[in-house]
Amino acid sequence: MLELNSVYFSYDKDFTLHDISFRINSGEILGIIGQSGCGKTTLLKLIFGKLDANQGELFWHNEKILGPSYQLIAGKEDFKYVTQDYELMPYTSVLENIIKPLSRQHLEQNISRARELLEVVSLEEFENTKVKNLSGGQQQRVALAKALAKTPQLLLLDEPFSQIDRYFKNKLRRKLVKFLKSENVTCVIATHDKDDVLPFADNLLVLKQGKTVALDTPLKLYQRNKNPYIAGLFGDFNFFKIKDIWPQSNKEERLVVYPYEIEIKEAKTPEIQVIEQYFSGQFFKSIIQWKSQRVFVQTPIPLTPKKAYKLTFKKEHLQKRYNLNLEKIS
Ligand SMILES: Nc1ncnc2c1ncn2[C@@H]1O[C@H](COP(=O)(O)OP(=O)(O)OP(=O)(O)O)[C@@H](O)[C@H]1O
Repeated sequence: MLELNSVYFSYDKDFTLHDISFRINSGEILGIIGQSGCGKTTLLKLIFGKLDANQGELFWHNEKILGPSYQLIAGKEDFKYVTQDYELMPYTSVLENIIKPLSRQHLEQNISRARELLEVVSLEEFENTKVKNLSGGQQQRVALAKALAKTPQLLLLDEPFSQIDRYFKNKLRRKLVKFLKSENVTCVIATHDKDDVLPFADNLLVLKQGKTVALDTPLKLYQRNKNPYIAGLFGDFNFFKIKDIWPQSNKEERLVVYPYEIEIKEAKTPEIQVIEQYFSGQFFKSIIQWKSQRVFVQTPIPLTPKKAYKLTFKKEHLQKRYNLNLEKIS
């Protein structure tokens, strides 16, 4: 189990991390998500023992994690930290890089382990290629495979899929998580990409300016969220007053409303005005003017200036999502 108790850290005078506490059980995946500069990498470095906490304590299976003031080599033997500079040997082959952390005995076993990992990161055909001849995304995948060669108990990943194209990204995420679960590896993933963690993390820690905004399951954070900062990490969203959605209510309280929770229907007289519209693959994304507000919506077909439209909310959906009691609203 990884446990942080009220950890504070500062590079200079101001705290970069304030009062961070959480626990992760063995084999669980924690996603750390937040805007650039919120302290994700700093938190990974503290967990790895590369930095000294100013206050608070960190434990791995009840043993204190010490920083550089107390030990020469960062981290514990069973920890692996994959940073954003992959730390590979450029002039040696992919296979040699992956087996480097393994003992020199049992060469055949090592090669078979490396091939198993090459399959996880979809680089089977590159085993004899020198690392310097790989693309940035391929090198990132080698770094992941190398970190897993000697199964770590705790794996720390910093933006692990940032260089990888969309085609491989989804496949890699799925294969990697399956592998981590099969080997019971505890994992902390720092990212600003919701798709790295929403489908896979057991819990998400949301950071803002070094402070914890939320710690919960991805489903609860997405569905029960009323915080616009969190919603912004998940994509475009709207922030309506309850009375805008249910005119019979006089509630000023605001709800996060995702574009898919709004419907645009044809009308006799126009109630909205299309300001901007983009094709985004599965649907068209638009910014519209509705009453005094700009609203993000998505539609399966483009909105045309010749037609009149109105906006309706998927009210039952919102009511259920927020556990709202309509009688109490009005
Ligand atoms: N070595 C350092 N010395 C001083 N300040 C630093 C140092 N490293 C990071 N910082 C500052 O600490 C804050 C947190 O940085 P950190 O790299 O942890 O954020 P992050 O959430 O990982 O950002 P990103 O998503 O852009 O990688 C930032 O304001 C950054 O400028």
